[in-house]
Amino acid sequence: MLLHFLHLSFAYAASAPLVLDDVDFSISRGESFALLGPNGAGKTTLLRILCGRLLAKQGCVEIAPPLQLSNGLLDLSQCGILLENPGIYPRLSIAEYLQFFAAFYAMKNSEVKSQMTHLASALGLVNLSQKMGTLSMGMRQKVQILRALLPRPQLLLLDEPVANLDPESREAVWNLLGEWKRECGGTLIVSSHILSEMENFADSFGILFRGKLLAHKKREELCSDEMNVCVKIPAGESAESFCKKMQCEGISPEEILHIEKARTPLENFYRQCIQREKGSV
Ligand SMILES: Nc1ncnc2c1ncn2[C@@H]1O[C@H](COP(=O)(O)OP(=O)(O)OP(=O)(O)O)[C@@H](O)[C@H]1O
Repeated sequence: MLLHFLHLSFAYAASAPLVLDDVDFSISRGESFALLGPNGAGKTTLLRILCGRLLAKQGCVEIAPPLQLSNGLLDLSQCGILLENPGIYPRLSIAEYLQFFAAFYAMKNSEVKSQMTHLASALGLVNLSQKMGTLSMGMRQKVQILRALLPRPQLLLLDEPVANLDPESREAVWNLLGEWKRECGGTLIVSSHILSEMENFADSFGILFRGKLLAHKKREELCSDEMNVCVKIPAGESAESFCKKMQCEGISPEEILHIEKARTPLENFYRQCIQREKGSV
């Protein structure tokens, strides 16, 4: 086990309600773990605690030795982190900004340059002398992804890394992360609301809801049996009357256009978990 979140609870103030409530799960070395959950579920808070920015009220995070400092905290020099909206230095160029952050890691200049060129080209950042203050939101996000990947970290923590990106750029990010996984064998914790992309990329999924971890599943444990049936409605007939007819008389095979999975297994699992929990509150 690389990381064990051990009965973790947290509140932002002594009298405030729990934002994390007895969260307990583990992540193995090399695992790509997707942290899922609706807005305000506690995902960012969990990552803040892992990074040592917040202190748990109860419980702790056990970190295995390769990533653990002597004081028990996470060794950030081995991590790439994209969390919150990092401040930008508007007058620095992209290259200067990245070199500034690269100085926190033991990287040779030549390594910084080659990594920077490779990652920037993969993400379509063509002009590294452009000033940070003049970048679009998506471009800023790409620079932050580049910053996190630059040191070839052992652990990547990415909080909604593709939130502002167009579909092609998102694909480029997932490809780069795949490349990083193959080359560095690193561990990833990523939060995102785009379930279809998470399903393609992650090995395991945790669902947080109102501070509670509802489930933690491996990809191979997901299954979905719900189906949609798409039918051909005869010309001149309304959908409503056709449905009524179907209910009374059934449906003949030639009227079926095709049958498809209603939702992907992850979407299904996610909705079931949330609905079940909402129903029990
Ligand atoms: N600095 C803070 N002070 C007080 N409460 C906070 C603070 N940051 C977050 N919270 C509260 O903690 C809860 C969890 O927030 P958090 O940012 O961890 O959720 P999230 O799952 O990351 O949400 P999102 O998907 O919207 O990013 C929310 O109710 C939020 O209002």
